Amino acid sequence: MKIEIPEGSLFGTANLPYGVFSTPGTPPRVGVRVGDSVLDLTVALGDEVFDHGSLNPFMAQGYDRWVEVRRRITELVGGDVPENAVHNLADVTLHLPVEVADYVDFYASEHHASNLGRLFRPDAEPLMPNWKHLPVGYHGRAGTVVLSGTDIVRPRGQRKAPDEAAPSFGECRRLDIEAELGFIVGVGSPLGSAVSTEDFSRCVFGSVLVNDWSARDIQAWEYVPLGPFLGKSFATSISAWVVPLLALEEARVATPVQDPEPLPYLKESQPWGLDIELSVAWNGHEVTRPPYREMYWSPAQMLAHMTVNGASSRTGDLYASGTISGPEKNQRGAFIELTWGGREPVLVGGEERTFLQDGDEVSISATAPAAGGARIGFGEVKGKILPATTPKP
Ligand SMILES: O=C(O)/C=C/C(=O)CC(=O)CC(=O)O
Ligand SMILES: [Ca+2]
Ligand SMILES: [Mg+2]
Repeated sequence: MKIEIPEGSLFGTANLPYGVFSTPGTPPRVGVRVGDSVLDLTVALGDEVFDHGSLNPFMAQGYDRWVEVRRRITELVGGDVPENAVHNLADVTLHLPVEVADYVDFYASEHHASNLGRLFRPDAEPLMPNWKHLPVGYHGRAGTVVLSGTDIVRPRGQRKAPDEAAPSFGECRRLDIEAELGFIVGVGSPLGSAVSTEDFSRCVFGSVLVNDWSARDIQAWEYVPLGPFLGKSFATSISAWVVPLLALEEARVATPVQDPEPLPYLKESQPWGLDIELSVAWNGHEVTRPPYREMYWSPAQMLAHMTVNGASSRTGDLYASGTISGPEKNQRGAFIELTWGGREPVLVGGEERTFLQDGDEVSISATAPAAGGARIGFGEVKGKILPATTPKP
């Protein structure tokens, strides 16, 4: 059979993102999204590397295999595909696409870092002195990375507002999002070695959307001096479809000018970012459009920095860019910035909102330019806030 691709689909042959799906009675396995269909790669290519509940075994096969498999899928989709290899997207269940090894979150947007500096540290310079010399980041909690659509239970914790005399325990009162792009390592690097910026394309397999849910009140009290901890570790959502880096070549753009010049290990002949347009919908209403092209540090620089000390990397490592914010107000990728610490509410379908309420749903989507003037999509990363659960006595 021929797979129909609807006119203007963001999932045409320029995209071909990978995911993990199951159908009733069959275990999760690797597929590729084509239009509104899912191509079962175990059946279509007759290769058991795809008969797994994660992309990890395939990603570990390396760059040459990624190129070859993409070429074979492109050929197949252009012609006849065995009927038993094709499923309607509506009939499948999607699963977390990768077994997440380690999770790192960077802080690569100058606009976001400056805004958060102003909000969290009003008496200091917005950017810390190290910020333009290295991509600042922290190690997160890989085990709480969840698939888009997973409900998010409002976290509880210790918090203390600046005007409160003492900390108290209770549910988060300033629950927020962070719209980010995540990069998935396909081929890792051994302990004691470092990945150079030139090695990026052979190491990083693809990209997903990330929502780094953030409890701002817990974060503001706990983060000094070691950085984010429980304010961000309760859940991090990622999109179901991994867009291969090979599909993003048309989206490459130069990063903003980097001044001062980075140290040699962070140099690239031309540091490049991606011209990806994100959109954040709050209860179905678009509230902001963060532009990835504004990110100061490049994905290759982030990976080089993450491994420069000799730390190993592994198949399935996820590193996120950090919140994507542009210079304009309607380009801010977190609600703490969009509402300026809750002081300037935004209208969400006629209602004034600052931070997330129980029952709210947030969906982040994105598109990028592709060959021949087409656009490709990342699908979405969404989640709904459930009320905090009562802790056991
Ligand atoms: O400036 C701070 O103290 C905190 C910043 C963040 O919460 C941002 C973070 O998680 C990294 C990012 O997403 O850019
Ligand atoms: Ca973040
Ligand atoms: Mg998180």
